[in-house]
Amino acid sequence: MFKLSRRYLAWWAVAIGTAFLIVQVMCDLWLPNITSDIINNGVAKSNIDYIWHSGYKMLAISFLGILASGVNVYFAATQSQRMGSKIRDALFKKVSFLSNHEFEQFGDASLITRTTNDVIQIQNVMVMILRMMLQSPIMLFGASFMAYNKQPELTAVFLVSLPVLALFVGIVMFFAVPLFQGMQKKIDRINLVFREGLTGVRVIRAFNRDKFEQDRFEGANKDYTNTAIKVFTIVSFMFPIMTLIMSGTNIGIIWYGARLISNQTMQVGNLVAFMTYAAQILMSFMMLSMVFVFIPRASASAKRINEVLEMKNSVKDPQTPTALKDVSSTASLEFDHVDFRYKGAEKLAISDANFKAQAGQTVAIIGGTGSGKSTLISLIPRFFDPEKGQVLINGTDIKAMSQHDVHSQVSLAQQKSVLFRGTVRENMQYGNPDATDDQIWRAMEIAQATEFIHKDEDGLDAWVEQDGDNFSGGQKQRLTIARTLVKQAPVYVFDDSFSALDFKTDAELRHALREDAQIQKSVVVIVAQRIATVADADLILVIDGGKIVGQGTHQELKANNETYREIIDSQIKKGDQANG
Ligand SMILES: Nc1ncnc2c1ncn2[C@@H]1O[C@H](COP(=O)(O)OP(=O)(O)OP(=O)(O)O)[C@@H](O)[C@H]1O
Repeated sequence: MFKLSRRYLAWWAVAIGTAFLIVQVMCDLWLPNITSDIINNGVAKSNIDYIWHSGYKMLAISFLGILASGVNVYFAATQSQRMGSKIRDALFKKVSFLSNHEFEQFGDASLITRTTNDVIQIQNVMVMILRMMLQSPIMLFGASFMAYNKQPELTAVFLVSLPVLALFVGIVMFFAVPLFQGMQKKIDRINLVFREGLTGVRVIRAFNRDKFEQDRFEGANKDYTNTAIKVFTIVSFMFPIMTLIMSGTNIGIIWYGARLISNQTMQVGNLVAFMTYAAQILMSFMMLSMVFVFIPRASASAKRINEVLEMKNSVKDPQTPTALKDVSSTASLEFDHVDFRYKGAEKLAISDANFKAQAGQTVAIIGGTGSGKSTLISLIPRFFDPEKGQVLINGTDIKAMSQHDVHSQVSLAQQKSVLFRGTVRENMQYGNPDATDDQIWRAMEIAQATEFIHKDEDGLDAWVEQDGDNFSGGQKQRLTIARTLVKQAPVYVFDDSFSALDFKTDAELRHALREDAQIQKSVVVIVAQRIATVADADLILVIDGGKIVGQGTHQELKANNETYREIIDSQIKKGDQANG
């Protein structure tokens, strides 16, 4: 937590807050002294003027104390909130740049908990630290000093009450701290089950697994709740036992103090002041212990946040990135003997991928499910780095470019359509904020999306719900394709993006892609399962078990490549069965 405070806490503000805190504690320590003075010199001697005079003094000191406390609370609260906000920003920024390898290591549910609940734990404890943890030691030593000054003999009472209190706090910490630390993991679990339940809601219903999922959530929820109840039950014992210890201490002070008063070695006012100092000592001790009970939970949260912030990204920008070339007519994409392996996997997911394509060419990738098509194309925007070999865009190794530049050179439509909440226009301008309505309509025309958007009277202002839930699967795919085309780039990649389109629309879309003057200046990569989708490509890569087992045109592969022929045969058979 120290690391996070060093990075995200404004120390000047903490210093100002602490200065006011010291003023507040001084006032708190001064007040019992005046009380004893009023009793000893005003009440005992019936000196009304003295009582009034001291009363005004008390009022002024109380007012100063309240003011100082207010300023301190303000700084503690605002600084801890600002610190939380900065940590959230840093986490979001870091997560946005994590490569898929690192992202998978945490999982999205845990990343959400770390950005929300873990940060809240830090914020809460930070307020406690900035208030109680700084206040308690000053108060503890100040009150002890004042109490000793008032009546040294009476401090003997603390020799009994403080060890008892320390023992009790030790027992509470021993049981509560491990439970507190485990709570964050249990919240992760709740988030995970909840997320799966939300994203898979239709599957759950269709498979009649509602009860199963409800039980799963209830299990995770109960597990967390039970731990929380256990831990707060333990902590709740602190208050009554603390009151008991405080009352015991007071009885001890009164008993011993009464004897000192009757011996005339102490004045009544000193006894009253001493009792207030005793309460301040015990309260400070208690507050300090409370902070130490809560700090381990926040430390566990800080550790989880630091794990993300300090995660080394396996995909890094070079120290001096190569500048982007002007590629208006020379766009190219090349894989030069590329090997790639997923983290921890024994087998290569891609081995020795080697091909080249120029502007105006379409490369189609075909292969069975799990053959490595998506993996191959995920190397183009540098979502992963190859283990061996190079991926070159316009003749430059993408590892030599900044990731920002690589992303500006590649426009990608992923297998799963992702749309954002907002208007159609906002979605279309996602990769090209300056795109005009004409450009957007042109891209939508190519993507065969105009028909259903025109139908909507709002046109480009039509509303898109979260995840594009108000559009059909095919409509979402067409909008995603259109968005990919609105962002003009030397390399377009379509990962199985045409699968939800019927044959006719698929053919029309590919025809429109080929005819477009702007797209002719780029390399187009299409991943597909259907022979019909790849047949007219300039270069077809047949992929099997992560290897490119054949490359050429449809006619060449049909004549020479066994795997390609098998794919054709299987699709003809399927077609026959469907027709027959
Ligand atoms: N994140 C990952 N971590 C580990 N292995 C993975 C990961 N993603 C994919 N794989 C493995 O890599 C292989 C290739 O997967 P890939 O997604 O590239 O196949 P694909 O040809 O695109 O399949 P499909 O047509 O079904 O989408 C598969 O065996 C898969 O199990």
